[in-house]
Amino acid sequence: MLERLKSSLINSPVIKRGEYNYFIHPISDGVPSIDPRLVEEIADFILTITDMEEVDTVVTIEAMGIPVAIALSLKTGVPLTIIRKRPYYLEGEVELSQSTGYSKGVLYINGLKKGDRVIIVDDVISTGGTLVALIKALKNMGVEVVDVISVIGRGTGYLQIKEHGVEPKILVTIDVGEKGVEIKNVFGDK
Ligand SMILES: O=P(O)(O)OC[C@H]1O[C@H](OP(=O)(O)OP(=O)(O)O)[C@H](O)[C@@H]1O
Ligand SMILES: Nc1nc2[nH]cnc2c(=O)[nH]1
Repeated sequence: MLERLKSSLINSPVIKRGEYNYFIHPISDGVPSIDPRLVEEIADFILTITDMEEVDTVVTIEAMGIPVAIALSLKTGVPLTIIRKRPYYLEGEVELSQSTGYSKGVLYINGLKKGDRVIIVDDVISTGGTLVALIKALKNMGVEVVDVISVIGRGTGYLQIKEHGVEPKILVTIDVGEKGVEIKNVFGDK
């Protein structure tokens, strides 16, 4: 299960971003290049763990949630909304602050309204800062978050998300040290 994802993670280089050990992987960085069979493996797996008939929109965050979210949208016909890092000044645009282990910024939600049922798909949960801020903003808007799915999880940030009433589904959980990436858990194992 998820063999391409696991083997590609084990082979990920790790660099320093300040004090943060940052792994580099096709799904979370788009480099060196994205094998479509890897994206398909991930999308097919996600479709076995969530019910897309329940949702109106797939929500993802610029930039690296987009490849997997597009694959899910193509496979199901469910439209996609991308949370952007720049404003569009459209009516109803909602702004939120994002904070990760190595960056801070502002995100902008467009195209969602009260009563919408969504799944959130992202490439990585690390500190959980991004997803917690997004889930809070969506709840304030009256948008129902049916599922939160992250391809990769590292650290304990996912616990913060649980505190907001949503149990994130993380496909592969990893540890990242200076020397490399180690697989800790695969969704559904144990
Ligand atoms: O759990 P957190 O600590 O919040 O980190 C996770 C976030 O970090 C990455 O986004 P990033 O802002 O680096 O943008 P990118 O997708 O453009 O690489 C990733 O796509 C998540 O959205
Ligand atoms: N590529 C990549 N994306 C991240 N998002 C949060 N942490 C990381 C990381 O270590 N690597």
